[in-house]
Amino acid sequence: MGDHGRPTTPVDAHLARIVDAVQPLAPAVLPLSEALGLVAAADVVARLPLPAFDNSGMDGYAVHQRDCVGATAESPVHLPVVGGIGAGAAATEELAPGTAVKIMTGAPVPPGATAVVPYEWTDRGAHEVQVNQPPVPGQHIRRAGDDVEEGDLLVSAGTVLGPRHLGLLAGAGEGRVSVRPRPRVVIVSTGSELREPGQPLGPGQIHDANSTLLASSARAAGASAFRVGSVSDDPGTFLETLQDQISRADVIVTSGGVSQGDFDVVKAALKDRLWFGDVAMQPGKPQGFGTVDGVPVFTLPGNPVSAYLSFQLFVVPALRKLQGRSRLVHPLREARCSKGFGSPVGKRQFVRAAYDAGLAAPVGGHGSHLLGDLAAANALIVVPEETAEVSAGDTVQVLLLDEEY
Ligand SMILES: Nc1nc2c(c(=O)[nH]1)N[C@H]1C(S)=C(S)[C@@H](COP(=O)(O)OP(=O)(O)OC[C@H]3O[C@@H](n4cnc5c(N)ncnc54)[C@H](O)[C@@H]3O)O[C@H]1N2
Ligand code: MOO
Repeated sequence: MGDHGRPTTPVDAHLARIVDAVQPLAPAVLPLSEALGLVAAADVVARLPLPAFDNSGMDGYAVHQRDCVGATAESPVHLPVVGGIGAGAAATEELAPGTAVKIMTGAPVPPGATAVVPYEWTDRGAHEVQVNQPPVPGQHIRRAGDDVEEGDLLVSAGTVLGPRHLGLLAGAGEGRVSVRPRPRVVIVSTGSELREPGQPLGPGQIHDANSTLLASSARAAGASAFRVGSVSDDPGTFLETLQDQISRADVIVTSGGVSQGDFDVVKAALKDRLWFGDVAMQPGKPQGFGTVDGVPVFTLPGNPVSAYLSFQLFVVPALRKLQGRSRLVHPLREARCSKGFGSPVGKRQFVRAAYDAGLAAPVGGHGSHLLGDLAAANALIVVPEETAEVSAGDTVQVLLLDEEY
């Protein structure tokens, strides 16, 4: 039971209900330029070998290696230079024994040539070259397929595509890749008191922090975010906005209007379609979740810290599941707590903290309106439900907010 005898849902049970309700998005084939950070939806197998043809690893001369055996500066080998091959040149004629051809790095090695002598081992002659050092067989020839063979696995399904994977796919000739696309997240703030940042305030008005806070959080979690801004505390207007947005959304996130107030617009508009209730956590107690026309809708509390924290704990795992990520929940690390504080038994408490080198220092107060303290924090100390007191020096669990996982 919660503060006022109302039943509360444990944090993990609420998270489980959310994760169960979402499924990975259908794959889409995207250009490589749009695939950074997305998850490969299928194995990609090389259709071409890499390198695609034998080519030179040095600027120098392609030769028959046997022609150069025993070459020294004192007793060099002299070979006539019969031409030049630059990178991008087409395959050339067979190299006759007893001749050399100039060749640039990356240019195709002519048939018959068995080594490349770098410029530094020669007199760089244009018509005749003097070779001062003997190459070993195959020297400076990069063989077709010595990097990747046709049929090799380039990336496996489930790989989070980083710059190196994308570089490999590009090098192997793949212009596009099948991925789980970025979820489209629509963010709506509610509250008649809200004004757009940059606009002057009238009496009792405040600037809308949440839609920027949550849209940025969505982008940081790999989603595309559409910030609708704020709507007033009028259920009809709110429902109209929701209906307008739903066709372009994979997820809808609202903030405000879900607790016990007289104008709790979100709850009033959606009480028959979503679950609303208290989750055993602080901050972030009043929550709502469900689907509307098959689209997951998260109705987060209005206090900015509560909204942000709820987003990290509940929306981010859903966005990760939609993106086909295997790890949904933020890992926790151990840290030493620099300062003691009390914690409500029966609720999981999330304390803003500044974390550095194994030490977590609680930042500011517990109030869930404290945006300044939130910006000063980079971690949350996660205090279990059964803990009433944390003392200075205790080992605590921390969630590092900017950590990639
Ligand atoms: N009688 C009770 N009152 C409240 C309870 C309760 O259990 N009983 N719970 C409190 C808790 S905890 C929270 S969290 C808030 C959640 O309230 P709502 O989700 O209904 O949010 P609002 O009332 O609309 O706003 C709360 C607070 O946050 C400010 N706010 C809202 N939206 C934004 C925004 N986009 N940018 C910046 N600030 C925003 C709003 O002005 C209010 O100050 O309810 C408590 N009350
Ligand atoms: O959920 Mo409220 O989050 O404690 O301010």
